[in-house]
Amino acid sequence: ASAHDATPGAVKGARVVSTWDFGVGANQAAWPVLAAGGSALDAVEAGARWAEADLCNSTVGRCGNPDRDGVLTLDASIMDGDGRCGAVAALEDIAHPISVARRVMERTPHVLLVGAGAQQFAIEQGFPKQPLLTDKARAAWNEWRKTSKYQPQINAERLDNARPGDKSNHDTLGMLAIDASGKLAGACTTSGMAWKLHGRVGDSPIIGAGLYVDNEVGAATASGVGEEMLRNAASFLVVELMRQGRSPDEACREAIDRVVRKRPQASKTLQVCFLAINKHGEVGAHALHRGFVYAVCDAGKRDALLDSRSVYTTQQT
Ligand SMILES: NC(=O)C[C@H](N)C(=O)O
Repeated sequence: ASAHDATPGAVKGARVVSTWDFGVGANQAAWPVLAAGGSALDAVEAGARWAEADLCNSTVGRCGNPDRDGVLTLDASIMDGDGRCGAVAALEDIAHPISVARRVMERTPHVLLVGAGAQQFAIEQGFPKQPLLTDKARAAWNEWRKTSKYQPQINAERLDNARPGDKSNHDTLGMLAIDASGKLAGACTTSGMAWKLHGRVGDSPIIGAGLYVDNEVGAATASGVGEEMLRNAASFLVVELMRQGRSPDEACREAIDRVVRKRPQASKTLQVCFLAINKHGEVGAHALHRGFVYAVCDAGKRDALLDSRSVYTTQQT
């Protein structure tokens, strides 16, 4: 059977979407959960774990690039459409921050744990502590130290000629799912901006910035320079725009416009990307600059990779 064969009616309406090209693999890890009639929450955790274990990308999980001081710190959040959420930020030496975030949600009265406290909690919960920095990431850091210039690229790696499917196209994994019962959930996981200041936290573990989910409306997630998402409570903004009647595509576009209006100059050189799904399963995506691709997986098509619309092209910068 091909990957595009229709699957039984039980999973009709279920869909999972993810940021970037590695979203295809993450979706494929999440899909069996949805196909078996499982929850959107279990699906996004499974997908995020796949990305965190993937040794091919330098912006999520164990293969991530470190901060300015050579320390790999991981950020992640998870949320379901009932408003339950959990997150960890600046977590060191724990391979699956998304699962720690879920434990924060399910086993503590809190939403966000950071740094040493997050690690202590993870260890208490049975997550192994292990050095994660790869030789490749250490070599990249040593290379960076020759100039020590902090200058985030539009996308994580060179994208001038990127096309959907190009392996160079890597950033935060943001994942949104709707299950067969119509419930939504989302997950977001990253090693953050490479060479960031030690202690810097991006948007990904901040509920409302990198991720927001509401069963009444829809869900949104973000990738790109996290400071812009934090400034604009951006994923919350996308969901609120959908609440006011915008389609996912329109909501993402309008949130990008908001980012540009706030910082027109900076917007020329920073990438900001949004991906959204509404409660009917309709999907939209928009980015400031070209190169943002997203993956869609449902009963009809398992490995779609689509190019988002962008507001600026890289040539206009
Ligand atoms: N490049 C990324 O998508 C990283 C993430 N949004 C952050 O700012 O930490």
